[in-house]
Amino acid sequence: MRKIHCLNAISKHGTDLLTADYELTDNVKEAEGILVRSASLHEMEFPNSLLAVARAGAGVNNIPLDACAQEGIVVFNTPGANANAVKELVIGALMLASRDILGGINWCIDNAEDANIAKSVEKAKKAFAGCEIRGKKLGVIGLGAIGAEVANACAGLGMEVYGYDPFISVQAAWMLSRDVKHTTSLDTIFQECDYITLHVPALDSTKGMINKNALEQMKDGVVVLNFARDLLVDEDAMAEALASGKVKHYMTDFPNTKSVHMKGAIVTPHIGASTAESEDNCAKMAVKEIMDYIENGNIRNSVNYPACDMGVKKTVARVAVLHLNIPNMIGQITGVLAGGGINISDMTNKSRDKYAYTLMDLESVPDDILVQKLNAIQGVLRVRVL
Ligand SMILES: NC(=O)c1ccc[n+]([C@@H]2O[C@H](COP(=O)([O-])OP(=O)(O)OC[C@H]3O[C@@H](n4cnc5c(N)ncnc54)[C@H](O)[C@@H]3O)[C@@H](O)[C@H]2O)c1
Ligand SMILES: O=C(O)CC[C@@H](O)C(=O)O
Repeated sequence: MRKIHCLNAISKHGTDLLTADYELTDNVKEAEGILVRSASLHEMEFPNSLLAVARAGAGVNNIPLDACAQEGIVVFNTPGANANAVKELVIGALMLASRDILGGINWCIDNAEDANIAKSVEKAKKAFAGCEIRGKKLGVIGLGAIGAEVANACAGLGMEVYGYDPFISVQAAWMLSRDVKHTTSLDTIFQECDYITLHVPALDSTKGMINKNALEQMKDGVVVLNFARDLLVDEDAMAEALASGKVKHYMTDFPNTKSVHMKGAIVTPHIGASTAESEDNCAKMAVKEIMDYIENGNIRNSVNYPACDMGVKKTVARVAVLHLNIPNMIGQITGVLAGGGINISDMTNKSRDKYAYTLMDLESVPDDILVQKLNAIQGVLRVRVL
């Protein structure tokens, strides 16, 4: 029986897809697969049994990707599966930042016992007047699954949308509305936009991208929306910019000891992906990815190994070798199998940065000695016979 450990609550719509060969276990030490949302794996000691981690979500900064790759553990995420949920919350945040909806609601609560509320509201309401987003300039930083949806939706709401993403994928570029203006300059976004929304991953290259210098370039009264990760914003600089009125509102989905005390910050409790639909989508995609990898060795949507798909295993044996991307690996791997008199009927080799993957369909099953020889090749990180 194959064991899967859930580090967070994972939607039953996903775990129900696990076939009779699988069971959920509370004991991570015996797990072949881990399903996780935002729990951190940075301090975890990985058991030898662990083949794959699937993040039911987009951001993978809670997982040590390189350490996993070194141990032959493939990490997956679920691109796009929660994009609509985040887009809808960003639109809600644009409204909250532009109209004093929260102040107005609180006024109604505070005045609930006023018998004349129906009259007094007409005087009081001017305190909660706001502005419209139509015609305002929105800068979208990062045009992946979420950024592209936000950009398109806001263009549809009549905003003048500028998009910045030097690494945009062809697929994401196809998704973009022709109304979204492409800019290659982050400074243009900072200097021109009334609203700026972040949709990039937390990487060394993106951490602190909204810093003092960026904030100083922005228009007075700008609104910054952060539904990506708190690390993208220098929050000391943001607190100062809010206090001075440079930034009107900082809309963030990441409560921390700084953001929750900032005057003018409107903080939500990391609920960007918290809809039933998104949780189901992410869980279903994560479970399918992990099962396809465990059973067939196929890698789809990995963030630390290359994509590789040889379909459903049909031969008597399929061997999967995770290894370093260095010279002469294919020669050595196929040499070991040839030395054992085994014919390879089909094979694929793919690489991604430091790591590579060789998947082979064989006409006979390699014995333990051959598997040991494969494992002994310098640069081989894990061998599996499926
Ligand atoms: N609040 C939430 O609950 C929630 C939910 C989902 C995702 N997220 C966060 O949002 C991020 C984006 O999610 P996604 O699904 O759109 O991911 P994605 O991978 O589809 O898109 C990310 C985009 O950022 C771009 N990018 C990378 N570095 C950049 C840079 N320096 N400048 C501009 N663009 C850059 C990439 O080219 C890519 O197009 C995730 O990494 C995650 O941290 C948060
Ligand atoms: O799992 C969640 O609730 C958060 C997911 C989100 O942060 C992501 O990066 O996909």
